Amino acid sequence: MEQLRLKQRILEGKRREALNKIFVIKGSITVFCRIRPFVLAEKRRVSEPVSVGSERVLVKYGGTRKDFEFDKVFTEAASQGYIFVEVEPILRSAMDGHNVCVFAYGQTGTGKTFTMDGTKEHPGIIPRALEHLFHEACTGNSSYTFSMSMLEVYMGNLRDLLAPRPNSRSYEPMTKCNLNIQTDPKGLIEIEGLTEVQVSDYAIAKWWYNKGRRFRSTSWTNVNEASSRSHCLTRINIFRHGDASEAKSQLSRLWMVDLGGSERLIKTGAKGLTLDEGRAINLSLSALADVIAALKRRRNNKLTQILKDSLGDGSKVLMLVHIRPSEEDVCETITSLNFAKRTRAVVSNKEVTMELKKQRDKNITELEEEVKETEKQLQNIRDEIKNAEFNLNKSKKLFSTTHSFTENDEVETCINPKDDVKKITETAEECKKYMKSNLSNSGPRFMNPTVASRERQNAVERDSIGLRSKNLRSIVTRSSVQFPCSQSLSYSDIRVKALLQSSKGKSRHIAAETNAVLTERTNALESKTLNPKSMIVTSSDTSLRIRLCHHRRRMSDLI
Ligand SMILES: Nc1ncnc2c1ncn2[C@@H]1O[C@H](COP(=O)(O)OP(=O)(O)OP(=O)(O)O)[C@@H](O)[C@H]1O
Repeated sequence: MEQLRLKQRILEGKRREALNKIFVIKGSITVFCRIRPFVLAEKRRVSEPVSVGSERVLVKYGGTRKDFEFDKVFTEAASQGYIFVEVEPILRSAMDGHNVCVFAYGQTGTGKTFTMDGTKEHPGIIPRALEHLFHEACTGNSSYTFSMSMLEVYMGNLRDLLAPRPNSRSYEPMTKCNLNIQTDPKGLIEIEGLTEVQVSDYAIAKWWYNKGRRFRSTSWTNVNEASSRSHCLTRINIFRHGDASEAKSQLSRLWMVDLGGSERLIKTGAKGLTLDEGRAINLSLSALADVIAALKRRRNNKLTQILKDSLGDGSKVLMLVHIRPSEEDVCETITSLNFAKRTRAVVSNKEVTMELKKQRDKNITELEEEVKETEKQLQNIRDEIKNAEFNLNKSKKLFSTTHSFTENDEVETCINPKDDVKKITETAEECKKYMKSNLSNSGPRFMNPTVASRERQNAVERDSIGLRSKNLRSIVTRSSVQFPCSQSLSYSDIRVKALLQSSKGKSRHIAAETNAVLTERTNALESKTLNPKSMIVTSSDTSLRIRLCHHRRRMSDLI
């Protein structure tokens, strides 16, 4: 097992390294583009301005053609599952200790919430990622713990979406608004007072996630029935506790962000508060654009402040830009694609010569092959470990079955506690009878006392034996359990009798009190000669202790 685990560690290191190299070559920002399909209610135009390839989007606009290149383009037919497969490597990177930010960007109504959150039938990236994290946490050598927070940036303020509410009704005001953002000595961003819940499994994480998203601000607009009026941020803190060789645990952060839609305010028909919300979203989105374009230079904006540690050096960013391929949205489409292109080009230096690009692609393909191959080997090792664990458990079970069989065997011979009490009483009676008959008829006839001698004898005995009569009675009627080390428990002891007879509802006390009486009487009874015919449950072997233990347990089971 140790050898297998060592092999697994080495392979995990190799896979981590290869994956990281891919991100270095690709650049710290990966940009995917998703095209939203037409839904039934929408009129489909005959001529569509957008055509797509696997990595390209071409937009025809006013007699011109604009070409955009991305790391991947998902057509209208792409399923949620298919998209998630492409997101998985960056999640792996978060598990490996990198800060990661996945965010959905685009015009309002283009499907950002659908991609990040999804529906019950078509879950999006966030619920799938939660499931994936817990699944991955079980497969490797390291152990993981997770905590979760959710907040929204609404009209320039932060709202804690997981904060406890005065009551569960959704229209109750939030208890925690406008939280402060601080930077800790290690450069990590801390949001003062933000609720952070420990999530030990997927079901709990999903429960909290559903709770948080219910409280997100949405309104109806001309473009989207349930338009998100804020940026919604889900943060998973990943604590990786390595094996013995890695002394301290490592914290990495995974942010999954559903940004509010950039919008042309006239088109959305927004008024009053909804209009203000739209303005606030546009403002923070343009700040985000600035931040991503020049990672070091930031406007003092809540959204960019929060994401600071996950957009900087060493962190990985995945941006999913969303577009709708209709004629009427062509201006917004070009704006969004321009933003995505600028981001990709500036941050990852992706505008390179054809030759360099070819070399880069070749390297990436080789590394991806290496990751795949290592994954395969890792899977084999995992299977081997599983097999070994299975065999080990089988042996353990076999051992414990054999062991418990012996015990059970003994338990079977053990008397039912109720029978015990009955037998004890019966035995005491028998003993009395036996002693009576034997004591009175133990000598030859001529030695039997006469009436006068009996009276004399009685008078003497009344004085001398009077004081010991209790003891004598107890000896006469005694039936006892003898224990190893000469311990014996007299059932005729009135305390034990009382305990046994009032056993209903008090069995635990019986066990304890019987023990106390037992200890107390041990020395006293040790030296006394016991009648050989008295009922003695004797055992010189150590298993009696087990039996008694069972006996007590079973007494309590009866109640
Ligand atoms: N790929 C898709 N397949 C099917 N339906 C989709 C898809 N993308 C989006 N939709 C549907 O389009 C509508 C708008 O999508 P969604 O609310 O996700 O947009 P959004 O970009 O989040 O908008 P906003 O910025 O206003 O919140 C929803 O009814 C959603 O179910």
